[in-house]
Amino acid sequence: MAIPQEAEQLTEQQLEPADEQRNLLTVTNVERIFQVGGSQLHVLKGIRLELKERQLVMLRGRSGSGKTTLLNCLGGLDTPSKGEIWFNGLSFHSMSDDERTLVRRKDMGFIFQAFALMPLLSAWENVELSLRMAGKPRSQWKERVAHCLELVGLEKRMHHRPFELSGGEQQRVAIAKAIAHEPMLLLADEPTAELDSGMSAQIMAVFQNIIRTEHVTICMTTHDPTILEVADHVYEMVDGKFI
Ligand SMILES: Nc1ncnc2c1ncn2[C@@H]1O[C@H](COP(=O)(O)OP(=O)(O)OP(=O)(O)O)[C@@H](O)[C@H]1O
Repeated sequence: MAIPQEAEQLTEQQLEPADEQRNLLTVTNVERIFQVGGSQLHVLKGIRLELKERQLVMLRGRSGSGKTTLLNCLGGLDTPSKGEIWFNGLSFHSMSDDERTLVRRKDMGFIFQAFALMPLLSAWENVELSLRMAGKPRSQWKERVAHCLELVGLEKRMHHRPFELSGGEQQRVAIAKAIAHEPMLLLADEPTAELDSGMSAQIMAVFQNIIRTEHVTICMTTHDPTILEVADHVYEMVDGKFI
């Protein structure tokens, strides 16, 4: 697997300091209230967050603190009850469902805990399916699929099906699938939850690699304290707020 050299990272950071990176996503005063039976459950309580281009940002917090609810709002899978979400200069919070779906399909990629791969398709076919769904021209598929599988270090396992791959390898296929259509933002819900520490470290190295080479921004939730050090920023969530 291609793991970025520290020296190369340094050069890149020196050329483009973090404070010159554009804001890709800005969240202000977001609240999410669910109606449960006759009462209201206040899950997000005034969230403010910024994601700059090419950052790796982590949301950390106990189970039930609201991380997945926030990630769903960032990705337009859910809508805030109050507050604003600006994505790439667009007021994501005030779009119609159809408009949000279009933005999501084109500019966002998702990775979930359970790898969400099609079990009967090979790694290659799983990634190709993502390009087909995104409406990318067929003429681009071959090159892009090979490129994405190489990026995640799976060039030797392209024709294996999920059950023939380890958990870490399956998660790398899921990453290749999520970035195939060249999204600006990758949202990942506990992407290392099912993996041991060695495999988790490999996934974080893949994330750093794709930020550098594909210029994607990654926002992920985690419980795992051992991977926090690779984040550009960590938001700590307690009971629906950042502390
Ligand atoms: N659609 C919903 N309707 C009602 N309550 C919900 C809904 N979605 C989430 N909740 C509640 O919101 C709270 C926060 O859930 P959420 O899944 O965001 O937490 P989390 O921090 O991601 O937890 P975990 O780490 O266990 O995934 C929980 O109490 C949950 O039951």
